[in-house]
Amino acid sequence: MTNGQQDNEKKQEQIRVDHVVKEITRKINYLSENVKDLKESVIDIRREFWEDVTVNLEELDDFYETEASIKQQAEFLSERERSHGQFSERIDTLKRLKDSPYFGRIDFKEDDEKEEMPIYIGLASVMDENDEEFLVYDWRAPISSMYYDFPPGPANYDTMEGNISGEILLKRQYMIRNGELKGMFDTGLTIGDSLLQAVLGNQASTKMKSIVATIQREQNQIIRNEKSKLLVVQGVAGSGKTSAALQRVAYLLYRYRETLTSEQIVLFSPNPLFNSYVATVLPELGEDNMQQMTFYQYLNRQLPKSIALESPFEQMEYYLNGEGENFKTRKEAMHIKASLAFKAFIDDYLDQLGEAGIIFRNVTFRGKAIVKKEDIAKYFYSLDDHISLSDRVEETMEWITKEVRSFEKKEVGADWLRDEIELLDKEDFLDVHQRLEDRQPFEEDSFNDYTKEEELLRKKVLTRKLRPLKTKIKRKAFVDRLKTYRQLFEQTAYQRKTEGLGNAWEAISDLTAQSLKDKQLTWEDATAYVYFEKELIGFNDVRTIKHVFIDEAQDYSPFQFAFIKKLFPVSRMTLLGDINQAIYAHALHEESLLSEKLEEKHERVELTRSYRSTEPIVSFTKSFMPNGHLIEPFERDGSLPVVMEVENLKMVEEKTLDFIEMYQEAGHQTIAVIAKTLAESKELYELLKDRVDAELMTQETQNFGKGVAIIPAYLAKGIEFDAVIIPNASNENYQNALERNLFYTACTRAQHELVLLSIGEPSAFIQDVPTKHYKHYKVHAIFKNSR
Ligand SMILES: Nc1ncnc2c1ncn2[C@@H]1O[C@H](COP(=O)(O)OP(=O)(O)OP(=O)(O)O)[C@@H](O)[C@H]1O
Repeated sequence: MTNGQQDNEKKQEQIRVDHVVKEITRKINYLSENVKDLKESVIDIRREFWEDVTVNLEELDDFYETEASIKQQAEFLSERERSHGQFSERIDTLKRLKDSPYFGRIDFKEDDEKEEMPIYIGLASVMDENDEEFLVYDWRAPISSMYYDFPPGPANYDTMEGNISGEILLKRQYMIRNGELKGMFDTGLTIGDSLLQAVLGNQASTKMKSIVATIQREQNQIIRNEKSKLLVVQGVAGSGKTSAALQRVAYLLYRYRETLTSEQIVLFSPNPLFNSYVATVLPELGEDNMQQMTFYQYLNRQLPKSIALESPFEQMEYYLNGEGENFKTRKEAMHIKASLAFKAFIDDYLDQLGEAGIIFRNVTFRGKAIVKKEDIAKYFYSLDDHISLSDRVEETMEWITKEVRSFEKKEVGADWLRDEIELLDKEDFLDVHQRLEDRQPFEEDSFNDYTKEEELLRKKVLTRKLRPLKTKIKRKAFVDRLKTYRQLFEQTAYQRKTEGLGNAWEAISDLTAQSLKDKQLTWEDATAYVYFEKELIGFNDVRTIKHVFIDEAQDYSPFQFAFIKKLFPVSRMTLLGDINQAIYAHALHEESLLSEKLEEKHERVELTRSYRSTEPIVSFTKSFMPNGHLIEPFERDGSLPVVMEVENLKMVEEKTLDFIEMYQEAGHQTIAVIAKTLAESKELYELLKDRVDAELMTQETQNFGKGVAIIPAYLAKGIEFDAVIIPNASNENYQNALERNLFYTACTRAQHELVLLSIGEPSAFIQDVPTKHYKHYKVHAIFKNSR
């Protein structure tokens, strides 16, 4: 194409952009008018709600009529409110489209047609003025899939009616900003390296961005997968796993919009910081966010406040600091308790409990056991042992409730109630009085009234006093699950099969029993305990959830995954993770969920291309990972990582400050100092806080802004920064396999710049990297200002 032709073509394209923008503007105006009307109508309905409802409660028929009338009016109101909400959302989407109505186009000629059709693809669909033709197709529409899946040439896509094949004659990408065509490129298979270069070259943001315009073919496989019940994605650091997961949520919400809502999708995320990091992606795509939580948050919510649950980060900190007399035992426990052998051990115990051994509590009221634990046990174990434990607990609960009811009947005459009546509020007396009057308006016998009144008052007090107890019974507090669980670890209690639990089991048992006695639940016990409890008192599985996403799935143990599957029995699952970023103690021993040997039937997708970091950073990080040769960098220039050996902590402080200043001057907005542990992060924070504006990130941190973050590596999971400084990459600090993964996780957070400081000899992992992949400096104390 000559330059003149190109200019002409660009002009034509701009004319089309203008036309589409004009139509979008017309639609926005039209909808805004409607929204205004709807808003007024909602306000009117609310104001006049009771005027338009016929209220008549005298006769039963009238009552029903009134009820129907209220219902009708309420439905009318909520229908209006819903329409108002939908219109507003559509206006928001159109406003986004007005700025950039589409990003891609394919000219597709169907096999039986003579002429090709240009298909323009954008964030959402836009019809022409007569609602006949698509001016823009939603990126999730079936026809749009070809844009991501095929280069120019033969192509096909699936529809409800079957597969449609034909030929793509042109594939084009656009950069449109503020309604102006800034650039366009005709592309082949991969979607615009030049566009991707531009996107990835930008500064990292504190919020993740959507990648619709540049989704790659292999990512599209994840996004549009509809067949598998279990989809497993092993993707190297920065390969777009999280991005693909979020686009997938948006895709599913579109594809199944009649039957699927965002509340029916759950994403388990690695840390609270990550929740806010990804929070804007779906709203940007015009969809609501799915439910999002960390697995720790989920487990913690299941436990009573009296139990102190260790977080995975606290466990990690304990593990990395490697101190304490029981360290070896706990380390072993972390690995054993992650296993399915441990689950089998618990299942076996649960079987035994079917015969005997559950520890019950007295049901106590005012210091007196009104149902004794021995009687509860007797009742429980008199029930048919073919019935599951939880069903028997349920039946026992009903029996206890009856017992309490008969106690209540007798107790109503107790002396203590008289004193309590004295303490009642005036409102309570009035209420009882009113009830008596309603019941017997013409009763003359005032003596009888008086005793009735006292009886009602007594009942009122008693009911109120018994309420907390009844709630506890409903929650099955009469089963002492913590003690029953603890019994499993107390040496004398049971003859147990301990195969598969290793030689250290006795020591592990003692340690576990001790911490349970103190009401401390370690992270390695958390899943097991909640699982045990649910098996015992009832597994309220969650059938409303249709899709579960687990990000950073390599960090979940087989036991945890088995538990999650049991919790969401009807959900489809998408597991995404990276074996190289497995940082929990258990993950090194146990079979990973991402392993090719995963027994479950599943479909597996591998992502090997890394988009986040520049090519020099990827070349550096891949060099010290086993199977690193499988990691492919995306070609994007940048400076070589810097490894700097220094002599002491003071120099770390000075150099960190120098680099921060340099990066800030270069315009980088998010800079992270990524330490190995929280202890190390705190130490650095204390050194730096008066000299630079920096924020210390802990497990409680929910958000991060632009600027300098000091953060332990395990909390930086899933997140990215323009520049990363590793303050102590010494051999002493990063040695074993787990530390290697932690080190890799830390380094791969960098988008543009990476520097590693080391007090003394750098980590052996760095020594594995060919020297051409980094710049190496040794700085001695006397030259401390040079680099
Ligand atoms: N197709 C794409 N187009 C544009 N940017 C992309 C694409 N795929 C990935 N990216 C960018 O690469 C970066 C890494 O993506 P993401 O965080 O989804 O990767 P990840 O595999 O979850 O990483 P990690 O496991 O290291 O946390 C993000 O900035 C994301 O926007």
